[in-house]
Amino acid sequence: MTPAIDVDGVSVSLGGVTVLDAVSTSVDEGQFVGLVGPNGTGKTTLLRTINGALAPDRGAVHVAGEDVAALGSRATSQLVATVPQSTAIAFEFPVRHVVAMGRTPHIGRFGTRTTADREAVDAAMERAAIANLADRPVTEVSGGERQRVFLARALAQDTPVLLLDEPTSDLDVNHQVRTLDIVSELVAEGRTVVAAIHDLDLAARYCDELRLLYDGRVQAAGPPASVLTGATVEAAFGARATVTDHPVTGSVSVTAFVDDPDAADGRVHVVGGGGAATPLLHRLDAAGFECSVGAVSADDPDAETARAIDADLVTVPPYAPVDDEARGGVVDRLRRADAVVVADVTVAPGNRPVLDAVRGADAPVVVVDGRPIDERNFAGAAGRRLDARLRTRGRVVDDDPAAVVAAVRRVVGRGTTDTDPDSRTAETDPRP
Ligand SMILES: Nc1ncnc2c1ncn2[C@@H]1O[C@H](COP(=O)(O)OP(=O)(O)OP(=O)(O)O)[C@@H](O)[C@H]1O
Repeated sequence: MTPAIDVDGVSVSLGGVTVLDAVSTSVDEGQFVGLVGPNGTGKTTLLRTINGALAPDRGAVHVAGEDVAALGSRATSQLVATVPQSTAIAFEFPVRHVVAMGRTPHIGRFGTRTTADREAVDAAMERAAIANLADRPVTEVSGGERQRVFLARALAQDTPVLLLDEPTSDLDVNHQVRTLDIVSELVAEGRTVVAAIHDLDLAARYCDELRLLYDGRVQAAGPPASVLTGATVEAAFGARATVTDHPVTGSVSVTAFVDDPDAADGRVHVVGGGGAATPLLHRLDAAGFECSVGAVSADDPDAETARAIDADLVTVPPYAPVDDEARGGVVDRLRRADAVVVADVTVAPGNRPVLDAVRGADAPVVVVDGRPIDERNFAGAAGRRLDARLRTRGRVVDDDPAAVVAAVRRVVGRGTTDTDPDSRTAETDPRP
C-alpha cells in the first residue's frame, strides 16, 4: 500500500543551518502519528515540508503518491490541511469567514460558494465547538478559541491528510482532550493525521505511532511505548525521566526530572518485592543514585523495574525462598552500598534472610513505611522482632518517594539542608 505520506531523504537548511538532515519517514493512511522532540528540532519545518510550504534542499515528499514539490498550491491544499502553531490573525474577519477560507481549494473558477460549501463550514464549526462564535471578529476570541477556529478551517478544507502544529498548546485541559478526541474521530473515519505535540503523555495516549525528532533526524519511530523510554527521553531532551504506565489511560506516561547539580551519586541497595520498590527505584534513579535490588522473585514487578533502569539485580526463581546464593548476592551488594532502603516492612517471611543481612550491614538503613503497625501483615512474633530491630537501626520515612530520596541523601551525607523543601517530608526519627 502506498503510504499516505512518504518523506524520503529530506534535508532542509534554514538561515544556513541544517534543520532536517536526510529525514526519511512514512505515515500510513488512517494513522495518527505524533511528532515529538525538543524545541527547535524541526517539527514545524517537517510539517511545512509535508504541506509544500517549504521546498526541501534534497529529497522528496509524496502525499497520496503525489510529489508535493510538483503539485500546485491548489492541488496540495486539496490533499493537505494544516493547523499552524501560530494562529495570530491581523484582520477582524468574522470567525465564519476564517473557517470558510478552508473551502478555497474547492471553489470553482468563478468563486461561487455552493450550499455544500456552506454546509461544510457549518459542520466544521459545529465539530470544533465554535458555532457560537460564528459572527464574532476572530481578533476578539481567546487564543484557545482561535486555535479551534483554525481547526475548523482545516476541517472545512476536507482533505485526506491533516497536519497539526501544537494543536493543544493554548487549550485548557477539557478542550485539549476534546480536540484530540475530534482528531481521533477523523482518524477513525480514515484521515491521516500528523501532529507536533509537546505533551508526551497526550501524544502517547492519542497517537498510533510517534516520531522522535532531534539532531536533524527521526531518531525513533514506532508505537509510543517503544519510542518513549527513559533512555530516549534523556537522549532527546537532556532530562532524566521515568516512564510508567498511566494508571487511568493505560498509555505510557513520562515524568521528567531536571538533573540536580548536587546530584547524589552513591549506591543504594533496595529491598522490595511485590512492586513496593518500583516508585522508589524510579525516583532514586532519577536522582542520580546507582541502585541494586534484591532479592526478589525473577518475575516480580520490582525485578522488571530494576531491569528497566539498569539496576544491579539479585533474583530468586518464582516462589523460591531466598537461598544461600541469593543471600550472598545481597550481602555483596550491601557491602558496596552507601545506603539501604527497605521498601516495605511487610515483606514475606521468605525474605527474612535478606532482612537479617540488612541488619548486619554497615550502610545506614532507610525503612519505608506508610502504614500503622497494626495494619501490617508481617508474619508472627519473629517478624515483629525483626521489624522492631530494623526500625531502631534505620530511619523511618513515609512512603512518599520524594521523602525517601531526601532521607537517602541525608544518610549518605549529601544531605538536604533545612531550607530544602524535601527535608520537610523526611521523617528521620526512629520510632520505638
Ligand atoms: N525562517 C527561519 N530562518 C532561520 N532559522 C529558522 C527559520 N525558521 C525556523 N528556524 C530555525 O529552525 C530550527 C527548527 O525550527 P522549527 O520551528 O521547525 O522547530 P520545532 O521543533 O517546531 O520547535 P518548537 O518545538 O519550538 O515549535 C530552529 O532552530 C529555528 O530557530
